[in-house]
Amino acid sequence: MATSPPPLLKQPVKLACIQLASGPSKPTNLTHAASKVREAALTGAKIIVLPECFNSPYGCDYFPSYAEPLLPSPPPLETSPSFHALSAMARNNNIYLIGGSIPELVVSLTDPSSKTYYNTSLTFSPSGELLATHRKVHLFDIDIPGKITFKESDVLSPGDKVTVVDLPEYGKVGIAICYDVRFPELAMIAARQGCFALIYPGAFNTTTGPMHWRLLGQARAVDNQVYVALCSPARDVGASYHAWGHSSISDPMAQVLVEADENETIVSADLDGGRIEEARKGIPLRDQRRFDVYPDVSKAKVGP
Ligand SMILES: NC(=O)CC(=O)C(=O)O
Repeated sequence: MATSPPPLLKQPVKLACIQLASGPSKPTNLTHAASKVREAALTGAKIIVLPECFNSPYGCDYFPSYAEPLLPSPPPLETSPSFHALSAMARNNNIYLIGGSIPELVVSLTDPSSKTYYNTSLTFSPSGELLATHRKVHLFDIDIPGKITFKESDVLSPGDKVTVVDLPEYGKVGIAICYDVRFPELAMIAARQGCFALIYPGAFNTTTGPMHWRLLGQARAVDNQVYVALCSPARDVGASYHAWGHSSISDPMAQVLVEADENETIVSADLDGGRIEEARKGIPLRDQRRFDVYPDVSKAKVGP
């Protein structure tokens, strides 16, 4: 007798995105993030997401001065307060924490004057253990004349892997950062490893946000028939970069279940594996792919 595959999401779970208002003080940002994570956890959320660069302003001028080493693992408290703060937030609230992203510093062992920076997301288990790191794979280098020019690659180096994390009580999630959402291959490869959700801490802006942010969340959801969560910082009009906000959660049929405005808030939704199966049964893309006509990108060799 044919057995059906195990559900991608083993039990319903509430996922919350914290659209955090951050400022220039890292200690204040960490304390504030901890209080918002507590607030989200008290509503019953078991998977909580923080935004991209939640511990600093977003911008190339800020990455080096806010960066922390994450190696050796675990790094010392004195050099890596964000790592320890995130671990404590997860442990104190008994939740899975997708810790947005922070600027990461790697110092060369052979030449201590050689420094590399990444935009890195850390995921912690309910016991505060580090489960995964994702370094932003696609750096945000754009130039829209008269609107926005940004070149992360002036300062940052790119990551080199697809990140899928197993949250044992629930199933797998794919994690990527902001500009990564524009690259469907990355999402597809993660999704085909059996994820129930793709999670993107991200900081779109007031030019690209209204054009593409919601659309891309829905696009990755409809492509892959999974939940998609986008978690932005709140907008700070006093900062040099104006984040779009509008954190959202889309379902496997690409319906936007919840969406913020630009202000600080928490958006959450109850995720249910039945919705994924229903979407895939009604529109059976999985069984209709034509790998005789085009290659299965998820089978390509990835990584260095
Ligand atoms: N900030 C980003 O990484 C991406 C972004 O704002 C965009 O793609 O637009």
